[in-house]
Amino acid sequence: MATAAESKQISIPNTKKPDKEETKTIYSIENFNLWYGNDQALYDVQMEIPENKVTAIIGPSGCGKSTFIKSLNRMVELVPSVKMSGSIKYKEKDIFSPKYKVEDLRTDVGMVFQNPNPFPKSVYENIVYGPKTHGIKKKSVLNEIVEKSLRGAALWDEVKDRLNENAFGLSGGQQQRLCIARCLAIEPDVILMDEPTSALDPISTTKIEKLVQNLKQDYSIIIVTHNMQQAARISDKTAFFLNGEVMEFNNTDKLFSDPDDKRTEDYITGRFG
Ligand SMILES: Nc1ncnc2c1ncn2[C@@H]1O[C@H](COP(=O)(O)OP(=O)(O)OP(=O)(O)O)[C@@H](O)[C@H]1O
Repeated sequence: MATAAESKQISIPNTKKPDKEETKTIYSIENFNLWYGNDQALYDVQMEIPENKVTAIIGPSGCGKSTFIKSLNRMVELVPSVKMSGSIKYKEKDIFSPKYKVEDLRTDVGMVFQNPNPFPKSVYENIVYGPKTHGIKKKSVLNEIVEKSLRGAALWDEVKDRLNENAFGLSGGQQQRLCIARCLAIEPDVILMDEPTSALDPISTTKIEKLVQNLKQDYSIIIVTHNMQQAARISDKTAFFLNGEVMEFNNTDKLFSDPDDKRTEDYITGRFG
């Protein structure tokens, strides 16, 4: 019988290096449940998310992917009816503890959204906005941050002569990399990405995918994607969500070639979703 990957022809690149040392955990999630009003959206989520790796979250529409990722930086609480139970620890700190201020959590954990959302300001001002709110005023330091962040987001060469132009003049793919640069400027440890390429053309998508793979040397990346090929190409670990539950959380190679759960196999081979 053909394996799941063969029947769907999901190609699994064989370029991932074996782990040299034991991987550390960046997020430890235990029995996490979430409700919008009376409707439960997440059920008993248990996951240990590794540091300096790319973790992909896949699953059909409405299965709780965005809700989960937005729980990790407590953005989900912007919805007033949200209730939660269970535990989420970031580097062993309880993210819901009053001792861990939500602003500090969001400095440690940056986020990039589905649609590029630069501020209606210059490229330069987009990058320095976060550092300035953290009290950095010296022009030479801000200049350094701008160059470093734009280089980190593989955008410097394209915009170094356009730093004072409005960010809305950039292409969609450039705007998304600007949003990644804006996120890097506050020096997070984790970058959450909620379908960052779904509004982009294939060339821009490839650039962001390459960027994600480079960024994992310095950051832990958690990415929601509808695109299973993308998850297979760029992630080390993949979580398959279904109806608010984690059906399978596994090494990406394993999940796409020899899944442990029949429902994962059905999903990745296109039998539903
Ligand atoms: N603000 C909200 N208020 C009430 N219910 C919500 C809200 N946001 C999401 N939900 C519900 O929570 C469930 C999970 O939604 P969520 O957006 O997390 O899924 P998803 O897997 O990210 O979906 P998609 O792939 O379509 O973006 C759905 O039933 C959705 O209707």
